[in-house]
Amino acid sequence: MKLQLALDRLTWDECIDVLDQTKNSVDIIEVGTGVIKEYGMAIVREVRKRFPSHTIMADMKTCDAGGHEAKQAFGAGANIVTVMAFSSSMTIQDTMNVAREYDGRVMVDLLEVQHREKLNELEKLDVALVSLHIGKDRQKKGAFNTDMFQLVEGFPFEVAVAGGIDETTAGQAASGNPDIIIVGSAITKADNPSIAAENIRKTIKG
Ligand SMILES: O=C(CO)[C@H](O)[C@H](O)COP(=O)(O)O
Repeated sequence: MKLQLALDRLTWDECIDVLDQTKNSVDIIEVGTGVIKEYGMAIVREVRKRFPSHTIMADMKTCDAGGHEAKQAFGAGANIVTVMAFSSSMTIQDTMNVAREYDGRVMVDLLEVQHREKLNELEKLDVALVSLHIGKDRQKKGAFNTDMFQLVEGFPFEVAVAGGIDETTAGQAASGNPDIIIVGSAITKADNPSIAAENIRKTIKG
């Protein structure tokens, strides 16, 4: 089980600072959507340069022009890009085709997906990795909970989980045995991000 640190709602310097403090505890660095909107691919390139041995996910949240956006992110040094599950199947396929060219991966974000029919469609497209995700706004009504695993039960996908997971709920999230646990604010906004990341790492890896 891998720990992915999501960098959201941070300045460029804050991103680098929190990574310097947490790099030994996290497996995957996520350059968050808002950070990408603020700084573009330049920050993906900077993170790649400073953290050459980490896996980097660019949370592009692509919903159209999949091939073009995937080229931008992989070209800047990302290993994984995200595409939204509600996108056209052609967008998802174009994103996956570019990922193959770069030896990269695609995570399909299941934000707001409620029905397993969508998962059937994704399986037919040969999607390998999905994320069960409670978005920032929806977190006002509750963070990630283990009921969400039902959506992907029985499918062959690798699964990431995200959405308000913190030190107290990481163990619960880990109980569903996902492949990746994504944590953002609970680390980046902690008084001591280094300790928070290490505590979560220990909780999910034992
Ligand atoms: O994709 C995201 C927001 O859209 C975040 O990566 C994800 O929600 C994790 O962050 P947090 O732990 O702060 O919810």
